[in-house]
Amino acid sequence: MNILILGYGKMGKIISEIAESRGHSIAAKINIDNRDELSALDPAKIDVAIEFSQPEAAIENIKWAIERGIPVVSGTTGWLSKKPEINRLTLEKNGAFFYASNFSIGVNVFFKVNEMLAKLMNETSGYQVSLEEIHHTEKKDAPSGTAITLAQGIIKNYQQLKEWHLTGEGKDSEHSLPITAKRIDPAPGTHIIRYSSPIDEIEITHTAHSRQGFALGAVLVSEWIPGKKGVLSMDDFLSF
Ligand SMILES: NC(=O)C1=CN([C@@H]2O[C@H](COP(=O)(O)OP(=O)(O)OC[C@H]3O[C@@H](n4cnc5c(N)ncnc54)[C@H](OP(=O)(O)O)[C@@H]3O)[C@@H](O)[C@H]2O)C=CC1
Ligand SMILES: O=C(O)C1=N[C@H](C(=O)O)C[C@H](O)C1
Repeated sequence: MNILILGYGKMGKIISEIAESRGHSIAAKINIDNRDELSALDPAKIDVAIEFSQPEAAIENIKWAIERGIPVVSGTTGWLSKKPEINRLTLEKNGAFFYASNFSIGVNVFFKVNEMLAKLMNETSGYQVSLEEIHHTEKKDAPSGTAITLAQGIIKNYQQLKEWHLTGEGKDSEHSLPITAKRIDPAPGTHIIRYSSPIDEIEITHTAHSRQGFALGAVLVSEWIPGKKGVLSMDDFLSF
């Protein structure tokens, strides 16, 4: 496959290495300072664009590719309030757009475990639930996209909770799930869900040891997407 890399930072670099090691070629590696290279590309020769940039850049990058008929696999977090616009454009252009807040297969197993635990805890009482995420200090958004997905999984299954809030933002209420975001180098991404009572504590944790799992997941999805249409997610890709 011929892959366009939109956002050649920490993730873009590892994704390119993995893609090349699996026999793919890279059409271009685009960052903010070489975006003019896009105009020299022939969209018909690009099989997929992999987009890991930053919250303010994602929407422009994704639109550029969808408007040219290129399937997009995006992992950029922190821009999701604008995703409905991209969903509409994808359907209007009969294109393919795949988004995941986390491409690691392990995290996607963890998402399912989180939902199962929330369902079980919904049947009991006396526990306070909280979420903590730890990432490196270069991360631009808080809470992480993964923490938001986890929070949505809890809220959907745990009746007492109706929304989430970042701790320190003054929204404490028994109906709001507190998320603490810590920035500590070099953490690639740790997510902890805690149910605490005066008697005991139940805690589940996913710790990424590197960015390999995120990057490999994005390449695997990119190998799967050619020929697919519509707005896609990990639920379409995974068999569990
Ligand atoms: N879904 C998932 O599994 C994962 C998602 N992420 C998310 O992916 C995103 C990128 O993460 P990471 O690689 O660590 O971040 P980096 O900051 O290392 O890389 C982002 C890159 O995007 C470039 N960029 C900025 N503006 C544009 C633009 N307009 N067009 C193209 N490129 C641009 C930056 O260039 P410059 O440096 O020149 O500004 C930089 O090289 C983040 O939102 C992060 O949260 C990260 C890991 C896993
Ligand atoms: O910025 C990061 O590094 C990461 N971002 C994603 C997120 O916001 O959830 C995924 C992973 O946790 C690493």
